[in-house]
Amino acid sequence: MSLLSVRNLCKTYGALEVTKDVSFDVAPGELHAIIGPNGAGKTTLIGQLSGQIAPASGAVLLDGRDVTGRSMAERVRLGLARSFQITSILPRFTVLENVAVAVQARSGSSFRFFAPVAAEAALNDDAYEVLAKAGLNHRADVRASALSHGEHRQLELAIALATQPRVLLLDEPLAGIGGQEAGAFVQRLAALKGRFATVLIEHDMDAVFALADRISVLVYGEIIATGTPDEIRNDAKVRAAYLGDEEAA
Ligand SMILES: Nc1ncnc2c1ncn2[C@@H]1O[C@H](COP(=O)(O)OP(=O)(O)OP(=O)(O)O)[C@@H](O)[C@H]1O
Repeated sequence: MSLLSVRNLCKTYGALEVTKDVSFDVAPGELHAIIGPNGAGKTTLIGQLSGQIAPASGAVLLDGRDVTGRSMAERVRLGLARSFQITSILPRFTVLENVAVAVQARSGSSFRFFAPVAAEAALNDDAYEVLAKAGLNHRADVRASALSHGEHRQLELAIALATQPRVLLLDEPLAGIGGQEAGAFVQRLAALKGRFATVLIEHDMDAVFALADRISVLVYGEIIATGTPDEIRNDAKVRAAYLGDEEAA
């Protein structure tokens, strides 16, 4: 059974149909990429999955449960977390403190059963564990404002991981990261693959084809194909509408 089911999502802005009857499924542990030209509707689609944008019609099911009417915060609590473009990092706080805040938010009041010092130690242990997964544990005591752009992205990933997602929505994680930092980030995502399901929007096609189990291609708000990277690479419709141009470029 699929963990995330997207059913016939439609969204219009005036006369513009930004998502038209979009449906796809994501299995547990699957990394499902959504690709498409600029303005295809990818960001609007992920906004509908995260709860930031209400669809005109259609449904989002998480593990069979209809979450279409749920707020962003409720979806995060149910395990549907979005990273990037919305994360508010506290620049004067250290990297560890930023993650500890997210760990505490996830755990609700569970740490209040500890004495204050033990509670802080338990929080920090969890935060260190998350930072290690995001490859940022060596920067734990640095203020967030002192991080490089790539490290900032790693911290956003760590904050999303701290919510213990079952489905992680990644919106252009590589945007603005170059060269070596981008390569390291792709390796980090590859290492995390399988621990949760992921919906990835990304313009870097090398990263998408290296990471994705399946890819859906969105063109003018419609999914024109869904398949494995090989199927998508060899799909005549996809090449004509999109990939041919990208590769030629
Ligand atoms: N709030 C809005 N009001 C009106 N039109 C909007 C709004 N948000 C997005 N659009 C339009 O909807 C279309 C899809 O935008 P969206 O940002 O979802 O595409 P995208 O595939 O993410 O593009 P990109 O790859 O450039 O980020 C575009 O034509 C955009 O101008």
